[in-house]
Amino acid sequence: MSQTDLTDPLTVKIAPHILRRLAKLGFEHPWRMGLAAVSILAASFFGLMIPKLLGAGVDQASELLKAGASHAGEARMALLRTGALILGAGLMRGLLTASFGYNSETVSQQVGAKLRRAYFAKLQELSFEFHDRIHSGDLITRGMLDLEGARQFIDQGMLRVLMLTLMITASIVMLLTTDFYMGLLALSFVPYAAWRATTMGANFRRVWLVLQQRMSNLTRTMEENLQGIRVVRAFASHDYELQKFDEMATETLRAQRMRIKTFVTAMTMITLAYYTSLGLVLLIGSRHVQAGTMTVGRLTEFLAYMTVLVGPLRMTGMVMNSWARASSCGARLFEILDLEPRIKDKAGAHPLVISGGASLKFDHVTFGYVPGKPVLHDISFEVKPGQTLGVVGPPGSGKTTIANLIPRFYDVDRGAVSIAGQDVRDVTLESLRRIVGVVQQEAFLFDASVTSNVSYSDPLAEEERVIEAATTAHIHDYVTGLPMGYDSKLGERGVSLSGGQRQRMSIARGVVPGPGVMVFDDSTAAIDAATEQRLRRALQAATRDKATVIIAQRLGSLMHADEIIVLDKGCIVERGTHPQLVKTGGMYARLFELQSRSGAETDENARGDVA
Ligand SMILES: Nc1ncnc2c1ncn2[C@@H]1O[C@H](COP(=O)(O)OP(=O)(O)OP(=O)(O)O)[C@@H](O)[C@H]1O
Repeated sequence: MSQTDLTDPLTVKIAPHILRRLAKLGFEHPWRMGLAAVSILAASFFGLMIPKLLGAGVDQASELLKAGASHAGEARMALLRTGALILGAGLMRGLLTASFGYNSETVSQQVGAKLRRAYFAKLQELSFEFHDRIHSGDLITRGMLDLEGARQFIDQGMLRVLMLTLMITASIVMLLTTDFYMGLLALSFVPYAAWRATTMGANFRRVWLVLQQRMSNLTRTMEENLQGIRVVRAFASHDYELQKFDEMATETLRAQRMRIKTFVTAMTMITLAYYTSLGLVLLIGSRHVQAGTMTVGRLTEFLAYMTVLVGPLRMTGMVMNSWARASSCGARLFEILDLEPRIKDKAGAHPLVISGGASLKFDHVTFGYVPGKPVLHDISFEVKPGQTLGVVGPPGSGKTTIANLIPRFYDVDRGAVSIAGQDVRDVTLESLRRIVGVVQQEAFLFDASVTSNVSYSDPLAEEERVIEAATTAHIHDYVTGLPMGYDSKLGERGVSLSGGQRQRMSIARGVVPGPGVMVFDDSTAAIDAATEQRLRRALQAATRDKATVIIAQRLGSLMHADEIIVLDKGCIVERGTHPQLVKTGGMYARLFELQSRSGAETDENARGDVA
């Protein structure tokens, strides 16, 4: 399946192959599965012995009692013996059931762990194009709730079926062989129960699909709300958000009610049919006993077999629920697991090799996020080692898109991007991304220490390198002022950083690996002009041998560049050095004039003017 084939989960067809696939994962643990299967079969066997023992005991005791008072002691002994046997069988059944529970749950947890790892690895592998389209809330629901539903199939849906099949088949055989006509009477509810169970299963599949989708919507709404909590508070949109969440929660509750109703209705009707048959057996059986055509023991045995049937019957509902849930959850999970990332190493890809610095080249590149709608048209430029290219242009002109194509977050539609003369599509992604350092527009920090954040791309980086990177990014003094210095926690629950501090931390992370190509995507917008100037000087020294691309709105950030390209609607409309562009008197010159005249405050106006 390709990444673009991802369908609306509600239209996914449910097929037994999903259950087969889950079962196959369970069979990767043959010993535990075998132990669980043997335990449940043996437990069922002991469970089935109990009615037989009960019937025989009752008959033996009543025979002895009928024979006279002299046999009362023998009758008591017989009853005690039977009682002890029943107790033993019950004990064995309990122990074996515990062994089944332990082993089956262990296998299902092992399957769950394997699926969880595979799912997380797949999310790391899938390209940006996929993450652009699928909401992270939906992906979290699939990785947590759907995975749980699929996992539970191993113990609740698959292994229990063994017990169910044995108990039901054996009870039916026992009932029919004990007394054929009475057996038929006792089993008269079975066709009805089978029909109800089948329709319940089909309904459940639909209900679970709806339910999982609604749970996804809920997670999505909650996640979005938490991410944008500052905007929500700033606009006092609490009521609106609550109403939105309420609607989703009500829809989810409705789907839950649908599930409960389906389950309770079917189970009540099956139980009612069962008790009707039991009543009939009791009525007709007691007449047989009165007429002397059946012993009390036989009737007891008969009724006990019927009660043995109740457990598996109730379990049928659980099993149907588990099958239906695993079908819908498994479908949603495998849908992601089966996706092929669009951006991957091609067969025979070799590691990117750079010797003596890397040059970056865009050769007539055309690219669009949506097929047929290019956002970059015929872009060409070359940045040699030690050189800097500045990219400027109005919002939406395609600056970040250029940055995205260098580490191959997306593939070009036409033309080629190459580093050190090697097409980025021909080299391994790992080597490419190790050599290209990108400081992104959004300064995302992990919930970890300063050191971990700065050395993210090279966790084994020595302390000196981490400090050097932080010094280059002009954040070292701030970090040493924190109570725990480089061990201070950043991210959601850590130290709160200002926008400029976050950006400098993110720059420190970008310069630590010593890449051959550096891309700064508007990464200093939140830093004041004076700090930025000092930062630029430090960065110039740090990126001396590298091909550097600087995307910036503030022209002061890229005036020193060896070449500046001005983008408009995805096309290069001007190019040259700063003095050349100012002299040309075009879009760049107007922007420069505006920014120089109005100082820092004119940034926004300047953007508008260019636009
Ligand atoms: N992931 C995406 N999927 C679809 N279209 C996108 C995506 N990212 C950007 N675009 C579109 O591509 C065009 C170029 O966007 P890009 O982010 O490269 O502009 P930019 O010049 O960096 O803008 P800004 O200065 O606001 O950051 C825009 O029209 C934008 O709407």
